[in-house]
Amino acid sequence: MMATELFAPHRLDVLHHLRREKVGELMDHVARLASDGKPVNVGRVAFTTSLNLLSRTIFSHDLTSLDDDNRSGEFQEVVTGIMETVGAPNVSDFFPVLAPADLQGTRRRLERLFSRLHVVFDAEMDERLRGRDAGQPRKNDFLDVLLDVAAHEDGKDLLDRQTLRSLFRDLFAAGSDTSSSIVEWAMTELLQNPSSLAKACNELEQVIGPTRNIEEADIVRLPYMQAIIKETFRLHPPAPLLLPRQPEVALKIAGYTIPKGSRIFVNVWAIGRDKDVWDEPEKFMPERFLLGSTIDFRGADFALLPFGAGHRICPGMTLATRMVHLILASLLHQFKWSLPAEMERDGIDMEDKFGLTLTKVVPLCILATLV
Ligand code: HEM
Repeated sequence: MMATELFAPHRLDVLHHLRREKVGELMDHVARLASDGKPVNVGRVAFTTSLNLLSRTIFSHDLTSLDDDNRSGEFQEVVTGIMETVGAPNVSDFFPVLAPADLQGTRRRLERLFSRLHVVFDAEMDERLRGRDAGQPRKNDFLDVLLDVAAHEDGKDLLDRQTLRSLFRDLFAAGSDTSSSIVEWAMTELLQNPSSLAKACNELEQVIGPTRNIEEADIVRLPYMQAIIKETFRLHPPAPLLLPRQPEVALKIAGYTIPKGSRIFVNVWAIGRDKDVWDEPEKFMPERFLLGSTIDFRGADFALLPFGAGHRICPGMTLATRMVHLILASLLHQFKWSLPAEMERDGIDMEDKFGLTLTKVVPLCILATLV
């Protein structure tokens, strides 16, 4: 259902006006901050834009607004809290017998975080069901599709309230924090690497020009921008260990025996920094993806796997890549960016925080000026 109703290319094409609208709102918001001389929290505004884009597709309206920093901050806190808690090493994974004791309080913390999101999702579902009873017109969004299935006799058990809550939770958690983190890291690397920033801006000037806004269809004509995103995925993969795997039977792969039930993590963060795979791996160098390189991040090249690969590759990959290219390219096309004085003096903090997703410890707050 996710593949046909939410992420299929024809469905994404139909909804491209939503993404254009959300990115337009983001540009207006940044323009207001720029004229007030206030810094832009790049990760926060990209998070709010990604979150609202998802909520428009699923519930037909925004869950928060760029101007309501408190509510956006609360959502971001819950989502990053979930990712950190799920991704933290847990003693129960190594000694399953201890799991019921929940020694680190992981289960209790997750339950608290989940329940904050469930309140929001329950309100959406209840309001829609009340609207249906009152004969209101359909919205034909993802929620309508799911409620249709749930209303059928054979769908009742398949999509009960708890399953719907988990589905929405997975979509919002998997889709918002990951996309905003890549925009924030790309901007961070560009401000650290002025020659790459200049090349990106030149490309935008030549391909798009000064008078019109960027459209998704332009992305194929922006090879340097695409190389920047790939290079950011290599150095800062939003899901550094992908999702854990657990084989149901013992396996032998490349001479290694993997016992049944063992937890397997694929460390794409380490693959991205492996000097046997990459020249000067610590260096931000988008050029490595130009000049005849065919390396892509869609799962065929094991050197670059930010979305996983194969059967369980991220179902939101196409949406995510359209979104992050459009957001980053628009931010660079419409504004000039600079560091606040103290960051100029002390340098940008590059520390990252390891959870299920990799986030920046100190948010990137920088100054925009209209081009
Ligand atoms: C830059 C952005 C994103 C990155 C790097 C990313 C990465 C990943 C990765 C690595 C996985 C696990 C794949 C595996 O099992 O090996 C995953 C799963 C998933 N992603 Fe994404 N993702 C991104 C954006 C999105 C978006 C926008 C959505 C849509 C809302 C989404 C929805 C999902 C879902 C639902 C799963 C779970 C699939 C399953 O259970 O098999 N992701 N993602």
